[in-house]
Amino acid sequence: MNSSRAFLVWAAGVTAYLVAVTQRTTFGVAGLQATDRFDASASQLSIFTVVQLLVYAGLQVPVGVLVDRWGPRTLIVAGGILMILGQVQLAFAESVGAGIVGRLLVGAGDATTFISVLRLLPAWFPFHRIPVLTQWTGIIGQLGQIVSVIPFVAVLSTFGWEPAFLGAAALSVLAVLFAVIAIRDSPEAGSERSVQTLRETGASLAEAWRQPGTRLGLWTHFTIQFPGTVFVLMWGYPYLVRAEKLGEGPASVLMTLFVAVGILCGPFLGRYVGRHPLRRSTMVLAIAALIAGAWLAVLLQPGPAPLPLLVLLVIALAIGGPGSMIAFDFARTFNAAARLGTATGIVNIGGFLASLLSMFVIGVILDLLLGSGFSEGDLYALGSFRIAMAAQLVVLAVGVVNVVLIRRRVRRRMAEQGVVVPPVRDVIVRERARRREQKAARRRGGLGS
Ligand SMILES: N[C@@H](Cc1c[nH]cn1)C(=O)NCC(=O)O
Repeated sequence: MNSSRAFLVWAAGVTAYLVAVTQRTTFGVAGLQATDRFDASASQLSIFTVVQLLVYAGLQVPVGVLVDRWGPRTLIVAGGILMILGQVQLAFAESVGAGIVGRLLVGAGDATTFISVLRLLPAWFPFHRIPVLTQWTGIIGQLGQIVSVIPFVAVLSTFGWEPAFLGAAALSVLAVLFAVIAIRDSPEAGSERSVQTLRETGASLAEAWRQPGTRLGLWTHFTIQFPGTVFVLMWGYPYLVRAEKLGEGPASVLMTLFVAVGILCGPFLGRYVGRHPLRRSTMVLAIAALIAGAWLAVLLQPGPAPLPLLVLLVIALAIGGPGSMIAFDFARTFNAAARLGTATGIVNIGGFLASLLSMFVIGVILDLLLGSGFSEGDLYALGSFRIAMAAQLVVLAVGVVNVVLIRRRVRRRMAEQGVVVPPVRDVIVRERARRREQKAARRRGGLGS
């Protein structure tokens, strides 16, 4: 395998993903201008994001199946074209309906990109490199948010709506060209693509779903991806500014900290997964416990939470982003290459489903508390936000219970195949013995020289 060729393919894939994340997040930062342009209420504007995420989540399985049939290159290019059409549509849209059609196209294009890029990795890289490269794919992709927040916002506020969204569409044109030129599905073209009838496709989908490792991935993604997504995409900023009274500057610093922690933790988690493949779900449960603990510590404060606790909360939520990439490692290692796209699509539904559910439930609780008079006329009162945010703990608990149950089934199946997961205590004893042995060998080497 030619490694510079492999890195070029990956670079084109990651560029496509970074640009997809930019397209995904452009509307979120254009809220004020969108209110003027479409003369829309806050709830009408939230429909734009909900429709986009629903289309994204709803297309994961069909897109996963198509990635296995047609290969990642075709899907990345098709997704890029859909996003170009969507952003051009939004650039010229003057009604809520026309704008929503634009976001729908963007959601559909975005849906094809991430799973296609992950599908490229096992085709081009040796097994031991994939966990870390999976993490880097996630990390670099998230930088697309920064493109939305800085250059896109600058163009939007200087030149206006149409140039900003047309400029965003132009980025996808470049990403599509790069993909067409650089991406090949595998070094031996077509080797892992499955040419299936519809019946075989259904069978392959059922097979991916029946594999408990796929469902372990789905529940992993469900459990630890959503708390960070809900915080960053919707409720975090109003919670920090309006309920915790943090001020816009410090709230923005915490949002930046969120991105930085995700970047710093990704490679560490990638190495951990590579070294301890039998302990991936233990890390998932540890991250879920950290998120639950941080939220409990913040929500149980009698008044506004002290800044260090909010920093701890943001760090815990941020670790959930790279942590959720472990889910795709489950999909990859428990499924044959020919149905990897399908399995990845199933897994990727988890986090987005939990995010949509939680975003909606938090909004409904805030509205109900306002309507009941509990919030005393302030939709974002601290007491109300506390109750609404606590609903996430229920979603988290549902996820954790499912991870624990499916993990049991996975381990039983592995034991039938002769792979027994040793107790953590035994692993620690063995690891200590290995370190002692290494130290002694170094000392012997030192004395000999
Ligand atoms: N877990 C995220 C990606 C991520 C990596 N680091 C922080 N977030 C994920 O599921 N991504 C899917 C997508 O389409 O973006």
